[in-house]
Order: sequence, then C-alpha cells, then structure tokens
Amino acid sequence: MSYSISTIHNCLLFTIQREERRNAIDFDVMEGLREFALRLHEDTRISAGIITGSGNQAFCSGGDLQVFHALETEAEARSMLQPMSEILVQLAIVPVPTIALVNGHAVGGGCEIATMCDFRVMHETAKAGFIQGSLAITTGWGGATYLFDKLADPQKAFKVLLEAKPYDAKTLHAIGWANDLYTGEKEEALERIVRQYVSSHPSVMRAYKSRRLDQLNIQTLKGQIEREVNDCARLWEQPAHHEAVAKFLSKKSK
Ligand SMILES: CCC(=O)SCCNC(=O)CCNC(=O)[C@H](O)C(C)(C)COP(=O)(O)OP(=O)(O)OC[C@H]1O[C@@H](n2cnc3c(N)ncnc32)[C@H](O)[C@@H]1OP(=O)(O)O
Repeated sequence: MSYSISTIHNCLLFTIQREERRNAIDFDVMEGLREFALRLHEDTRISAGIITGSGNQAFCSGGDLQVFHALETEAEARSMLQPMSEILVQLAIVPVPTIALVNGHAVGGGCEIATMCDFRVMHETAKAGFIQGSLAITTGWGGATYLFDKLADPQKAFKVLLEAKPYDAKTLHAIGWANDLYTGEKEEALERIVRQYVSSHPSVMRAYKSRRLDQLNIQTLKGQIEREVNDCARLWEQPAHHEAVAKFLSKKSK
C-alpha cells in the first residue's frame, strides 16, 4: 500500500508510504487522500487530521514525475490536476484542524499539500518550496491560493512562488509558513503535536475550525483554484515542461 491511515489518540494520521520515491503522489495516494478527507468529514470522534511522509528524508516530493510524465496534453494534465485540487479543497474544509508534519523535504505538490493544511510543524533540517516554476509550470493543486491565504504578507507569498526554490526551515518559520520547528524523531514530534495542537475537547476543536471556515469564502476559493488548475494545465503541455521533467528523470537513471 502506498499510504496508511491510522489513529493516534483522537487524531487521524495519513502517511504517504513511498519512501523510495520520496513520497511522491501517484493515483493511489490521491485515492488515499480522498478516503482520508471523507473520514475526517464523517467521523465525529476525530479531533484533528495529520499528514506526514514515511522515513526522514521527505514529507512529499510532489507529483510522481515518472507516472505523471505520461500526461502530455492540457486535457490529460487537467484530468489529474482537477481531481487532486478537489481532494485538497475537501481536505481544506474538513470540520477539524489539519496539521502537516513536515518530516523532510516538501517540494512542488508536496508543498501545496502542506500549505493547504491549517498548520505546519517542520523538522529543522527539512526544506520546502514551490519549485514548480523550475519545471516550467505553476502550482496546479491550489497551492498558490492556499499560500496567499496563509501568509500574512502577500508580497512574501508572491516572492516565494516566483523564486521557485526550496527554502530552509528557519526561513520558512520566519515568514510564518512553518508554525513550529522540531528536532529529533518524528514520533516524538507527533506526540508533541497532539499535546500542543489537539489539547482541547473535540467539540471545541470543531467549533474553532468552524470559525476558521467562516473566514473563507469557499466559492471564491474554488474559483481561484480552478483558474490555477487551468494555468498549470495549459503550461503542462508546453515543450518546456516536458523537457524539464525528462531532464530530471534522465539525471536519476544515470
Ligand atoms: C504535480 C506537480 C508537481 O508536483 S511538480 C514538482 C515535482 N517534484 C519535483 O520536481 C521534485 C523532484 N525531487 C527532488 O527534487 C528530490 O528528489 C528531493 C525531493 C529534493 C529529494 O532529494 P534526494 O533525497 O536527494 O532524493 P533523490 O533525488 O535522489 O530521489 C530518490 C529517488 O526518488 C525519486 N524521486 C524523487 N522525487 C520524485 C518525484 N517527484 N517523482 C518521481 N520520482 C521521484 C528519484 O527519481 C530517485 O529515484 P532513483 O532512486 O534514482 O530511482
């Protein structure tokens, strides 16, 4: 199985189990995230959702470049980008807080997933960034929309997107993307997250998440994300993107 869903205390934990590909997202993981969202929406015993990656090297390296490289045209790209963006919207509006335990690199779509979560707790040696620009595409799962919502300073969000590079944890903490940094083992960080972020009664957690959702205009959010999907799909079919991915894949096969 390329993912697992388990419970820790009263939280639901989603772990991407593709360490050999740095926890890249394929269609199977997408279905797992859909199931995770559904369970968070339906199970009233759960107080929070946590997403992490297996191992210590990566939280998530984004879309699986080997799998998604088969998608060539704008329409083919949209057939993956749109459902994934919808899954992330479903996750963004679950009735409980969500936390990304960024145990290692979070790049490309991996950074979009972490940004969609309500909070990010990051290992101090991890890096994260919207590197899509270096592959001649934009964010296509809603990441830019979530970033502008999460960072207090839109100028900083804009710069992070344009620079298209991974940043260290200290920098991401300073700009407010990472809410907390940790050292040591992921398992200890998980326990700390539960103590720190999930200490209130489940009904309190849910009530405050409702107030957070009151701040979002869901229809506006969906419209913005739809435009993001369209931009990314349009760029995806251009030769510049396919050449950049082919370069990454050939580098790795040597
Ligand atoms: C949906 C749109 C998007 O998400 S666009 C962004 C796509 N993602 C990327 O371009 C990131 C590509 N990966 C990386 O930059 C690096 O692997 C990062 C995450 C920094 C980790 O570096 P490092 O620890 O040195 O590992 P590595 O590069 O040697 O990779 C180990 C094996 O994993 C693979 N891998 C990695 N990322 C992906 C990916 N996104 N899709 C498919 N495979 C991936 C590498 O190819 C490598 O495989 P192999 O061991 O050489 O067979």
